[in-house]
Amino acid sequence: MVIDVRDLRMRYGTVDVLHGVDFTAERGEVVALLGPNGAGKTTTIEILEGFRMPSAGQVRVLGVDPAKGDELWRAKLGVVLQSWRDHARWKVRELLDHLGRYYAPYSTPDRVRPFDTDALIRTVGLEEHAHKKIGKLSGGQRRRLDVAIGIVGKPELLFLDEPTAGFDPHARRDFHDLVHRLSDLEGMTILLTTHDLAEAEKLADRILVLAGGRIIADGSPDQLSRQVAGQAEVRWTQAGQRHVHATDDATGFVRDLFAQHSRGISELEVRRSTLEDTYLTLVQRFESGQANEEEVAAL
Ligand SMILES: Nc1ncnc2c1ncn2[C@@H]1O[C@H](COP(=O)(O)OP(=O)(O)OP(=O)(O)O)[C@@H](O)[C@H]1O
Repeated sequence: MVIDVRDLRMRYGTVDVLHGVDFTAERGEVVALLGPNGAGKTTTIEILEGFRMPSAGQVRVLGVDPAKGDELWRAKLGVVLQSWRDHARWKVRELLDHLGRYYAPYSTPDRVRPFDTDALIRTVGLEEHAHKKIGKLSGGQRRRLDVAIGIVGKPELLFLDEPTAGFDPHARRDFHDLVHRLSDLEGMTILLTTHDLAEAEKLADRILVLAGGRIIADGSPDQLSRQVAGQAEVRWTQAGQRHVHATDDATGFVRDLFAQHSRGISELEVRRSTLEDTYLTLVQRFESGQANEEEVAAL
């Protein structure tokens, strides 16, 4: 188990933000943490990184309590925060080379540290900007550099807080490929937060939804949508008229449809609910007090 969180609680002053958060993540898993603004995602991640002390609960990251993590433990983590503002005068290649040296003593035969600087620059697509000053990078280029800084030490566990904010569609796709490569080839465990549900669906093996200070859903994108929606929408055209029907059994419905009207059916579409539909339903149900423990446990 790379991350093991039990009954995590966090209070700022008199306000309880986390009320008992439980979840785990295994080696090589990509886990997306979703939730409305202010739900406590960054707070959770900061606690796991050892940057913030929790009010209560048990947290183990790579087998260690983050509040007591030493340099060796820290060297196994990669962190991409929501924004960085330092290093404006450094040049891209110089900075990565410099930061990489910190990780060299932690190199092992299984995991050679750091990342080769030029390979890293290619990996994040910054070849053309390698000799630029950081202050001169565009927002998206800066974000790619943030990701490079996060992975320069070949971490076992990578935290990505809204990693693709400000990326153009091309950069976003490249980034998704990168995340898959890091988890598949390097066995990296990745915990990311995002507000982009299509991104979560594409990237994550597992999705956690944080709302009201608790994890209200934990499952694969598929499990989540099956549990919430259950229904699919079938649309078709018959005799020039468009029809829509919601059903739990789309395959059976379509079979019957063709059995009854073997010809004359056109423009058939079966639409399952998207992760966005599922997410909105879950949060809405939770906010209106309908979500219950059994439902969460059933996931
Ligand atoms: N240092 C702090 N002191 C007091 N309250 C804080 C502090 N940091 C965060 N909070 C509050 O805790 C709650 C959770 O904040 P957090 O940044 O963890 O949420 P989030 O889920 O990451 O939000 P977003 O999606 O907007 O980034 C918010 O209500 C926020 O105002």
